[in-house]
Amino acid sequence: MTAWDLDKYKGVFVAMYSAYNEAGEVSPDRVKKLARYYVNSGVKGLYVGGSSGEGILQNVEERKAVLKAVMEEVGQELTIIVHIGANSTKESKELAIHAEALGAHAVSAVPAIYYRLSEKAVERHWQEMIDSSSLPFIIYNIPQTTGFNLTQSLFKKMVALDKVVGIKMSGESVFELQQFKANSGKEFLVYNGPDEQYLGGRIMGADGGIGGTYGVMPELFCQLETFYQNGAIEKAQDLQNKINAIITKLLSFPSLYGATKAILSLRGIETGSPRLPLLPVQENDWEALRELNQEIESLIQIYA
Ligand SMILES: CC(=O)N[C@H](C=O)[C@@H](O)[C@H](O)[C@H](O)CO
Ligand SMILES: CC(=O)C(=O)O
Repeated sequence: MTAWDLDKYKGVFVAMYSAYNEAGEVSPDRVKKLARYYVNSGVKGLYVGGSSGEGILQNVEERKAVLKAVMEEVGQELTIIVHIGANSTKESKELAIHAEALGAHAVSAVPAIYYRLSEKAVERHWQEMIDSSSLPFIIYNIPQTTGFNLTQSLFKKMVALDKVVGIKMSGESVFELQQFKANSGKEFLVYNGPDEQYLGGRIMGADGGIGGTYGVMPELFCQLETFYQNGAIEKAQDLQNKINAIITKLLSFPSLYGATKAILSLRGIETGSPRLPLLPVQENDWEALRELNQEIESLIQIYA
């Protein structure tokens, strides 16, 4: 029995992109427009300030400003999970306190990066930020980028804490994903990370997904979820294949987020370029981006 109604945390969560003005500063106004864009797409909620949101490229004040704008605009309509992972535990604790004050629905974090940390260090890092608020906590396991691969044994220690209600599993092994579910020993949320295998993650036990490409095609992931729920597996496979062709193209640009933000700008949603070191798109990318946007929009027409 957990203290939270976990149903409101299940489903498709857009990993929201950063939104900057032309000078590259956080723009609360643009954050709000972007958040609003997702409200009628069918998604359950937003994951704010994660990899896609460039949380770790922003300072604490900027991260607070982003969350404030999101909560003001859509906090009553969507479930908001906020990423508070930072290099120092101190910053993460401050963000946890702020998230609770603003009424966010859950906090989440990667291990601290840069230092090669022991399991004990990561455990303490997470524990301190979990203790800093009464919000539920979702572990973010993304070994490809952090270099820290969460073991089942550390996982079992974390999951013993009441406030640990879920994990975002961005490693590509659906077996490990299934093991997190099996080893949780309680009602527990598992989110699929790799968008390319949403269906695989779902079939192996994920309760939904949080993804960095959903933001340019949320309707397609919602439709994929509906196919899965209805047992229409062949249709789901076919749609996942089509989505994967799009993701492959998105990943061929100088950065994924440069490409996704450019696509949104073609739809009139301005969010600026990603922050360096994430590369922006180049002048000669726009033609391909326009074509790709058309391809995505026609798929959305077909499915939505
Ligand atoms: C490694 C990584 O960033 N994984 C993301 C989240 O888990 C995914 O959403 C990817 O961005 C997506 O699957 C594209 O490869
Ligand atoms: C990519 C992703 O899921 C994130 O923004 O954390």
